[in-house]
Amino acid sequence: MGSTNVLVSSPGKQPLFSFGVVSDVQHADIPDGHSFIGVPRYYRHSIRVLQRAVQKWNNHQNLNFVINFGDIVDGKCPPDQSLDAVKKVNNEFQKFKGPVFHLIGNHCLYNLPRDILLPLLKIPAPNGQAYYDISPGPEYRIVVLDGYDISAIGWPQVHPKTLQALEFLEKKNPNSDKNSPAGLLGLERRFVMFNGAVGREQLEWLDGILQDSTKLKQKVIVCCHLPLDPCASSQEALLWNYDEVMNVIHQYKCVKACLSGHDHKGRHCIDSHGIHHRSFEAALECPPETDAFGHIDVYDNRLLLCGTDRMQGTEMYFNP
Ligand SMILES: Nc1ccn([C@@H]2O[C@H](COP(=O)(O)O)[C@@H](O)[C@H]2O)c(=O)n1
Ligand SMILES: O=P(O)(O)OC[C@H](O)CO
Repeated sequence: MGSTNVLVSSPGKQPLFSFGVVSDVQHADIPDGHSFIGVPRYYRHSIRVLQRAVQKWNNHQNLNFVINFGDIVDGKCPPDQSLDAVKKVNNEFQKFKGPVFHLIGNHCLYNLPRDILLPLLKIPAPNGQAYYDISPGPEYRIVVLDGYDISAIGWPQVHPKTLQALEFLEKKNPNSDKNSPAGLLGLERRFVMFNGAVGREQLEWLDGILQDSTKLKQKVIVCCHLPLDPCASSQEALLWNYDEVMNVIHQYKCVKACLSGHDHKGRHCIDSHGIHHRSFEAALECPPETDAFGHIDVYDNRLLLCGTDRMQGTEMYFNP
């Protein structure tokens, strides 16, 4: 426990800024279990992973902020405990001595509707939408996408976005259980209810941000709970319209990396436009006394993910 996986150090060179990362804590006060495909899940222990993460981030002393990649509480949390569970996990995040930025995931939305969840996590959310950008300095911008913008979970049952998502799923997934990808082939397996899409308005907002960043010569890191490229994700975990989002991103040269959660396994790849995709290892899948969290040192020509224990270190070089 606690070993740091750093690949290459740059003696003497200070990062422009650094931030902590953790994903898929999916805490619940319930016995250990497993995913649908049998991967063990440690619901009680996962909050210990977060506690050790916060301790290590605080000891580091040079982390500017933390990004939580979503799913703080598991969908199996008993409904009458949801609010307290979210507050309990959020309380652990608040022990970090700096700002914490949250992304929402499907499991957050199984527990609480957006109108309760977003204010609790202090997500800047006009009209309940959870996309925003962070400016950590003049050279970089971090874009947080809301992958459940169009989704059958989290919005009120009769909300136009719920209806749009249900209609979409009805067309794309013939199974009566819309969480099941059974019979869907290849990348079509992403058309399940535990995923979602980035809506039209958000796509236009993203395009505007990337235009602006290009003008300002800023490099951009895109964060989304759902992975944006099949090379860093199982086919079942991808954003429904990852291709539309990447089409927008690929029109610009400013995006250097896309970071995500949801897939749980931990993967890294570089796409055809030289953009790094890194999906993070889940805290939930850490057997007792093991960890999965890290921090990213940001330089003008690379991101260096220093992972702890099960989170692999990753060096992401790019053309500045
Ligand atoms: N290959 C799969 C994966 C999932 N499902 C359905 O989704 C639900 C949630 O899955 P978890 O892995 O998060 O437990 C699960 O209960 C299934 O309904 C599936 O059908 N096939
Ligand atoms: O975190 P879950 O339970 O939504 O699982 C997501 C899986 O990685 C999708 O295959």
